[in-house]
Amino acid sequence: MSNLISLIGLILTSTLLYIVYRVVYNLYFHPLASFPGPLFRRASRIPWSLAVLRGTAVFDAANLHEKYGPVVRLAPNELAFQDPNAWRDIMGGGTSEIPKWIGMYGVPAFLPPHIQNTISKTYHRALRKALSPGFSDASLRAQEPMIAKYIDLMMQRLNLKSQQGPVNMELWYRYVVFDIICDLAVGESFQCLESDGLHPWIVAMVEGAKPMGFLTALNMYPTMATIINPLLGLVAQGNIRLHNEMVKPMVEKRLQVGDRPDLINPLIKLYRGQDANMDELIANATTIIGAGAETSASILTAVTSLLIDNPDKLSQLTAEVRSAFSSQDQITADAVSRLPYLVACIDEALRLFPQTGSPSLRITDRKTTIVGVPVPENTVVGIWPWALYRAPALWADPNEFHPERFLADSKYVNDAREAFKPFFTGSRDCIGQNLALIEMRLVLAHVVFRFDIKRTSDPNSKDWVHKQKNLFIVWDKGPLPVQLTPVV
Ligand code: HEM
Repeated sequence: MSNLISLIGLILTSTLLYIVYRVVYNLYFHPLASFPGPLFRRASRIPWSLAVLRGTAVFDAANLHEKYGPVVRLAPNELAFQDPNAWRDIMGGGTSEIPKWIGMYGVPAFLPPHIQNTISKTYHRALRKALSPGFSDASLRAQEPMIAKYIDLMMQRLNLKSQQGPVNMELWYRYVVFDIICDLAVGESFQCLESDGLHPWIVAMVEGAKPMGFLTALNMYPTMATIINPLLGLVAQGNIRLHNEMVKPMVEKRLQVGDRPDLINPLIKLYRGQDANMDELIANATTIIGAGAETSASILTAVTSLLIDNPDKLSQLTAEVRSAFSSQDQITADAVSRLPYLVACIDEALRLFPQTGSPSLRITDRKTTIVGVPVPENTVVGIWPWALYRAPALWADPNEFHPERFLADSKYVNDAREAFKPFFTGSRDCIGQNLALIEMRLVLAHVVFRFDIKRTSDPNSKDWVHKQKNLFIVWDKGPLPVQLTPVV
């Protein structure tokens, strides 16, 4: 018994000594010891993880930049940069790009890697090369009639729904973008607009993504990651099976069709003749649909919420759209991209609600220099878009909705517009950015062309923007009920 007590005592004392050693090392001897940041953040990664659990990591990073300046030590081995030039130095593109950090992108380790999370440059290059033609201007132009078909259906359904009372635009935006992206990706729609409901696969995907921030935070501790990742693999088997059972039939059905101009076609060609390709095909299809739909739908919800909070700006947008078009069929991708106020409204929503408010964390593989600051090897580095886009030193009235800042208005002439990279930059930037912009501009133009939009008396509609909680890689958002009145 006394031996057991001595052993436990020894283990506890060694653990305590190790913790003290790590804290002292991190504070005084670590290569990043001279960088500013709060004591607890410099001593341990735990406060970083707690911020993720509380859903405040993104906002905390902004507050810490405000207190400590444009370069902050957020965790013992991690620096955050709030400087427009950091995009170039961290994601610059080509060989100068700092690689993605497995601590962030290695989750979930039990699923095959996909275009967004792979840290292999070779695998990424092959996927990106195969997928790029599907996102080219010519390809998007060819898809425009299909996009228009879903937006028309949305307008018809909203026309009907608006006569029955308030409409939750947060849902309707998701319906339309999921229907479009699923059709683009695998050649069939989720039929959300028709059924006025989210396909169970979407619900499973969104719910499944929520714990990812938590898992990612755990994965950032190397010892924990080696134990936890295999365990998670076992625990998640059931969910993976469920997910695959839902997506597999769609992918299999698609495989029967053969050659057709959708986004998954190049992947089918890439994997043709390889055995273990179904899981990778599913992982990539899921990523394209997930990355493409939730992001665009959220920005549409954000811009609608911001516009009804700012009636003068909504009037200006409405006037621009209604004077540019006399019928719905004139609202084309080319035409909406020539409406400066519409384009600026969406840009301003992207600035205020960057869809990955969280950073793309990278890790230096050699000594380097970022915004003129020497950074040692093995340092995790990132730009926190929420913090960068709301920095008082870089933007006038940073927390307010002013599309005018993108229209050369003299009040905003000193804004750091070069800091604004809603789709990031370099070889890992958003492959779907042109599609996203076209789709969001078209949907918003149609909505303001066809309807007068007002707040409902529902208190939920008032503070959509404040209801958001960042779960590190996904946002948790509330509904946006509005009153729509058809005008044409
Ligand atoms: C408002 C809409 C959108 C926003 C704000 C957005 C933003 C982003 C950002 C910031 C990244 C980089 C993420 C990272 O480094 O981890 C990214 C990557 C990606 N996005 Fe988007 N995105 C949007 C729409 C779309 C659409 C419509 C699609 C496709 C249908 C798409 C597909 C992807 C893919 C596949 C990647 C990974 C690219 C790679 O690593 O090569 N996104 N997106």
